[in-house]
Amino acid sequence: YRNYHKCPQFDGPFLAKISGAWLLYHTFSGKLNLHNGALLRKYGSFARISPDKVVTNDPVVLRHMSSPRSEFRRGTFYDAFSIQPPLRNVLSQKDEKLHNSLRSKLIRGYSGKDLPNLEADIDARIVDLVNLIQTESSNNKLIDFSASAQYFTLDVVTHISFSAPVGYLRQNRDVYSYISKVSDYLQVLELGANSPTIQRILDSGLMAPFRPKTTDTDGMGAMMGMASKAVAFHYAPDAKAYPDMLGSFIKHGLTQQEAESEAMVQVLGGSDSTATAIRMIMLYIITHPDVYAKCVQEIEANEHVFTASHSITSADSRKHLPYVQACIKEGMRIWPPLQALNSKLSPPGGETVNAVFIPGGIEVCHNAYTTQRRVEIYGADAEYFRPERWLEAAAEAGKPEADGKTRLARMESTLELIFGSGRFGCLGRHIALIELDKVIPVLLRNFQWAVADPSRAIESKCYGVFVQKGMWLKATPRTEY
Ligand code: HEM
Repeated sequence: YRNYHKCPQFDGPFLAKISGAWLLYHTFSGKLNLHNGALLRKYGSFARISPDKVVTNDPVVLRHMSSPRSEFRRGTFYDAFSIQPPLRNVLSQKDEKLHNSLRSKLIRGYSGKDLPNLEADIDARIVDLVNLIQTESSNNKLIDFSASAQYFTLDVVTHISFSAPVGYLRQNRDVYSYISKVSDYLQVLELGANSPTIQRILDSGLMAPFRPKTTDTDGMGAMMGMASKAVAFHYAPDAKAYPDMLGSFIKHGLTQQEAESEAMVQVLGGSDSTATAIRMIMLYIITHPDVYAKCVQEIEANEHVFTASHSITSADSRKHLPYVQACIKEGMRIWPPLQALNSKLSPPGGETVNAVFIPGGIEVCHNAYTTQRRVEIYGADAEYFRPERWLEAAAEAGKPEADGKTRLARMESTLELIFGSGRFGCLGRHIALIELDKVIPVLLRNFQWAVADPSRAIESKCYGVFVQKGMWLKATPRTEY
């Protein structure tokens, strides 16, 4: 009875109003994003998913909660991301002052301002990726692109973070079994993020022996060991100032212990997310023949912007390949790469946001899946992959609507929400977008792609982060490159 009355004004399944069972069950299924989406389609912009949690897809509410002066705070969701509890990192820190201070030490590294070699480092990993696909696809062999995409993002993130890639692409294998072990762990991570009771158990001393350790020979522990060695190297008394992310963090005052934790946030936050973006953008392009043909045509007409070593600058990609850019945006819109709850806690007295009163002590969660399919923002065909919508909106840029905003501005500010916003927005957004600007055109230019079995294009489960396997593609080198 008490649970039911925590926020009776929000509708939802009866089980969700009286207990956490509904949320737990659907988290476990790996399809919570779709179940939450179905509730929002039924109940409107808010739906109850547990006694003290509601889910929303209202962009105004989402932006408000993360804006600099908002009274909303991080919810229990973030407790799950302390990789070495009780130490808090930027993703799990709930104290506003400490979180702000951490962000200020990290921001120059993440924004690329302290990374003079950022694009060159990504280019070097693109060369590895192209070589891997070339070798693997010889003799008409199929390639598992789900693995290649993640090898690429892991090598990029370890390269720019620690000055050297682990070498996933060159070795063409899951080094430390990191991907397979972390894929298993993601389900537990999401269960803890969505249920404070489970998180308390995971944080208890009882579970300490099962937590990853830097001395492990595989999985997350092995990666933590590698990160810890890289950090020790950077903090050595005679170490020079490295032009990488750790070097930037040191320059801005991060302690060695904080750096170890942040290094793992980079790997966890920066690999699965961007790998999903690469896979899904590619999959949507190559399964839409008209879109695919237009991309190739645009790339061929702009051959001069590619270098001999298969690279293109992010600036050239944005300037010369507007259609490919529209595909990148549309791919991330139709399949937001991260679809976790990212809950924010309402202030004690409650607050009215966009004409909806949210009582105090309620966690408001995000459903990226339906936020990115809102028809009043993206048009009546928002359910479909149609990159042209971005070019049409850009062509209307001179015509603001009733509220003074253009359609393009509204679409872009809504799309940005896939990275969160304001004081909690993704720190790695800039890096992720540069990776996409570069890698998507190069993959389309150098190979001709086909899905091996259209009835099983990819296996995908959503634990906030996607666990994706079995994206078997046929890649035929385009002879001229
Ligand atoms: C397409 C790729 C990516 C997507 C869609 C994405 C999305 C997100 C989202 C939704 C959040 C949480 C926002 C919130 O709490 O409200 C976040 C936070 C974060 N992301 Fe990303 N991300 C991506 C790539 C990256 C990369 C490549 C890195 C690192 C190199 C990274 C590092 C981080 C960090 C450090 C945070 C925590 C920020 C904070 O707590 O203040 N992300 N990201």
